[in-house]
Amino acid sequence: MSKPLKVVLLGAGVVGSQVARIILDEGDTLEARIGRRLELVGIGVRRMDVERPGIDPALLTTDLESLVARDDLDIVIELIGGIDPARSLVRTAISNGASVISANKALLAEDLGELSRLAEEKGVDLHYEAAVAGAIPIIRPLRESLVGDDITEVMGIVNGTTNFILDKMVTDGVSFDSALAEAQQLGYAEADPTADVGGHDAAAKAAILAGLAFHTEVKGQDVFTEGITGVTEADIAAAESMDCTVKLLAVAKLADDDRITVKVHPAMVAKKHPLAAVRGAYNAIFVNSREAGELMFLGAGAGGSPTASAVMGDVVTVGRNRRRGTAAHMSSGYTRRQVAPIGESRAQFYVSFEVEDRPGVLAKCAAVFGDHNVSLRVVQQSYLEDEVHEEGFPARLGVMTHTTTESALADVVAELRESDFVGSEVRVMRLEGF
Ligand SMILES: NC(=O)C1=CN([C@@H]2O[C@H](COP(=O)(O)OP(=O)(O)OC[C@H]3O[C@@H](n4cnc5c(N)ncnc54)[C@H](O)[C@@H]3O)[C@@H](O)[C@H]2O)C=CC1
Ligand SMILES: N[C@@H](CC=O)C(=O)O
Ligand code: NA
Repeated sequence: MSKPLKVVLLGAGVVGSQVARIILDEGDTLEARIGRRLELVGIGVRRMDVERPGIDPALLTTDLESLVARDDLDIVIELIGGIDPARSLVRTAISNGASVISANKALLAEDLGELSRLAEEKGVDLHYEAAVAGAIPIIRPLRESLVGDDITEVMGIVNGTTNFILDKMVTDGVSFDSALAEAQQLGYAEADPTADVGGHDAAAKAAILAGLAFHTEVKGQDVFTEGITGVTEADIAAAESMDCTVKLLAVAKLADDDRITVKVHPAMVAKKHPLAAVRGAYNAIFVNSREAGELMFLGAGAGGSPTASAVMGDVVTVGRNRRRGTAAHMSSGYTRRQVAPIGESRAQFYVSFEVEDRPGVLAKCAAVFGDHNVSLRVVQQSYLEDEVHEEGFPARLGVMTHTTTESALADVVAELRESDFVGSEVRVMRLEGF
């Protein structure tokens, strides 16, 4: 009988506990699918005094370094999150000949290129399906299914926590703080939820997606990032008035000059667009490619069990490779495409601001847009009789632009802010689905 594959699990939190459950409960099924039995030989944890039903305490250790230093491991599953010590643990595991599976987008958005090269050099696998959009198969489609095609755009909702919060705020009128607390309780949020609400988790995922889609290396810091902490109830109401809903989007595009733009920001999404209907902690990703056209991937983007599903897919894949004595070498950062400055990225915008209510003001506002070559698509004016507004500025203009560059729009906003006929607050939201 062939020897079992030795597996080490690092982290037994929301995702790790579910992965441990599946490995321990589904041994026969996994063996049938892999062709070798999995033997969980150790679980690295931070605290020993936590109750972990179904897990033999003899498997637990707080000495993760010694666990990954073993030279007889087949698979190390990294589910502790964060950069350090995850980075050195993963490096040690690979260096010692183990294949690695990780859900750690924060680490991968910094080190994917280097870790892939190390894995290739050592002849082991590095898989990370769970790192982007939880249960949704998106890494494998980009790495394998679509690798013969040319992808031009990847766009979608890649953070479950923020989608859950925005959905709760819009549909149930729940406050930001209580929606976030519920997302944490349900296991959707990162250990530090500022990574979610600040957009950094989505930026890490956008970097990974863009790197794979465009065959280059993109790091989290290359991604223009705006989170949802600045989204106000007024923004949500403005979106409703435009028949839109507010979503946190990740957008990566290949431009005509072969550079790419990658950004994460809240956007007003037209309700007729499929992304507007993505509820709760669900994620959805559109991929546009030259031959396949538009593809959409939808499903649970966060949570213990859904994320464990993605991890286990990788475990079976890697297990099969180990059985055959192979590893799939799949890093392809050969294009070395550059990330263009954010100012060159293009979008449609919704700009809203309070104005004086006197003849000629609308024309002056329109001229500010025109002077910067920004074309107007829709202009709404409302009179703020019953609303709180800045003294002397009793009307509100809501302007939807045609597609323009971020830098042109920034120039418009700067000029509006300085104009004496415009109130002090000029709010901007990008638009999608028009
Ligand atoms: N929760 C989710 O929905 C998803 C999480 N992920 C990723 O999966 C990974 C794990 O996430 P969760 O399970 O949600 O986090 P978690 O915070 O519930 O679990 C992490 C566990 O690792 C332990 N840990 C952290 N540092 C450690 C160290 N140095 N030594 C020993 N133990 C340590 C913690 O005590 C905790 O029990 C993260 O990289 C996260 O970004 C990815 C997709 C979805
Ligand atoms: N915190 C993340 C978890 C999955 O990646 C999210 O909310 O999407
Ligand atoms: Na995934």
